[in-house]
Amino acid sequence: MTAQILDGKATAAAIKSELAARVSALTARGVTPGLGTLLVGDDVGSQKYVAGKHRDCAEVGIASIRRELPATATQEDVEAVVRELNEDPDCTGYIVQLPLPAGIDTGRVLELIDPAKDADGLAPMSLGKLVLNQDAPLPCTPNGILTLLRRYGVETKGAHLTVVGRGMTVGRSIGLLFTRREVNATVTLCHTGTRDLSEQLRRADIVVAAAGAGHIVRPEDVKPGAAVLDVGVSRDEHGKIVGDVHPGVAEVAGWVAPNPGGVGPMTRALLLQNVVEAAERQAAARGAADDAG
Ligand SMILES: Nc1nc(=O)c2c([nH]1)NC[C@@H]1CN(c3ccc(C(=O)N[C@@H](CCC(=O)O)C(=O)O)cc3)C=[N+]21
Repeated sequence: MTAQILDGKATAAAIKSELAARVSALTARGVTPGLGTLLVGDDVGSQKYVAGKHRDCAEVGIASIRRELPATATQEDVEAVVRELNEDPDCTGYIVQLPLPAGIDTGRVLELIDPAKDADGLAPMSLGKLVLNQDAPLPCTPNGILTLLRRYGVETKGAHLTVVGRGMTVGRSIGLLFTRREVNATVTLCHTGTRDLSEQLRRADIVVAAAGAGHIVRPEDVKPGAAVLDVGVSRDEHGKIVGDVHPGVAEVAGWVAPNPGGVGPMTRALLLQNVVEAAERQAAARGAADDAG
């Protein structure tokens, strides 16, 4: 048996064309959504990710606002740009590319982001509202994973989801999303302190591998027919990029989201969705204010 591919690239393209129509509607009302990015330092990988986000923006008609600071930037320098993006009316949503250089207090930076402009869904107010089950921008990677599964009709209700990795962008929050009533999965979060990872993987109908540990999910640990999504990026001893999922898993699983071409493009598409939704809310608020005035 060979797994069916959860094609994130194709699914993201479909989402982007749906978003392009919403952007046109907004533009017709005189509101152009604008995505801001703040990139600090000269990490080549981060530069590439940010460039990809702006390419996506161009495709759907979202304006790009790019801010860059050198690796030597101080906490005050970073916070000044965040304040500027909070004030900028052309910027309807923005992200601070992570990780920030050592010495910058990431928590303090994320706290400064105007919750109405949080495109990543990673600011404290957004994550807090996710806990409270209130409406707020959702974290892009967990939401991208859920959206991908839904578009392929992979059942989440009653499914057992095992997540590997407790990082801030995926593992910490994905269980909150997947245990919402309308999703209704049962979630196990594994990490380096997990005693028997194989046991936790074998029970899973859905595996999300986001540990950044090459090939940590092996074929012998996967339930036949399970959906396995590879979110990990690490490098082997030759400097080659490897995912968290061993290629042999495709012979056992029912579904696999490859890496690249799986969750990554979905993360970017859901980021754009957050920007468009923020612009729609801002346009509605403005319309209401105009009607009142
Ligand atoms: N504030 C913040 N928000 C983020 O969302 C964020 C971040 N910081 N820091 C880094 C990680 C990483 N990340 C990726 C998103 C898409 C791909 C992606 O689209 N990858 C393509 C390949 C891209 C290529 O080949 O260049 C794929 O998987 O097919 C990868 C990585 C977002 N991150």
